[in-house]
Amino acid sequence: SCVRSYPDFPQPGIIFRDIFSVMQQPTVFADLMDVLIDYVKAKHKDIDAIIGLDSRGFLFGPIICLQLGIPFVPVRKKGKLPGDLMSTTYQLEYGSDVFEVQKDSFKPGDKIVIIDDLLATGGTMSASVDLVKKNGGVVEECICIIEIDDLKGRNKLKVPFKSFIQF
Ligand SMILES: O=P(O)(O)OC[C@H]1O[C@H](OP(=O)(O)OP(=O)(O)O)[C@H](O)[C@@H]1O
Ligand SMILES: Nc1ncnc2[nH]cnc12
Repeated sequence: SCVRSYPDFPQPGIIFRDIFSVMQQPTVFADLMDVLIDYVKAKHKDIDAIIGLDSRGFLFGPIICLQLGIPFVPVRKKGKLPGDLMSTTYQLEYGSDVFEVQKDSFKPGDKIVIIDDLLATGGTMSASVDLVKKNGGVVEECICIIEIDDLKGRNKLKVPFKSFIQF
């Protein structure tokens, strides 16, 4: 009930679930972060890094990383990251884009949790899993706060997936 919904945004037929509305309710935001941190601490005692997806995965990943004392690694949309990169193209509920990660941001064999605010078609998350694997990482789990159930995005993922709110 704390997630505000916007019908027909950014195009007709999409109900946009706005995670920023949660962050504007400080006690709800604090409760959400406690839930996320407790979950990752309990389930992933020896992960090497958390990867956050551009852009709303950047809101939550770093806070969890600080609590666990592990690195935060960004996966970014094309043209934003410097250095040697791996890249992949992905489909969205409303378009397509290219994601990139810095090759030296984690080591081959590193255990990774990927976080984003929301899973819709699963295109973004499954492309990120492929990108991490292509760069030698081992994806332990993908985590989203919100899951749009009827799009069945989780079926695209070949790794464990956890969501906390379903629409
Ligand atoms: O499961 P999918 O159908 O791939 O959609 C989910 C993705 O869409 C949204 O990001 P968006 O691409 O709108 O980018 P933003 O976070 O930069 O706004 C959301 O934050 C997820 O990353
Ligand atoms: N329905 C939705 N609400 C918010 N972000 C999204 N990204 C893809 N689909 C979305």
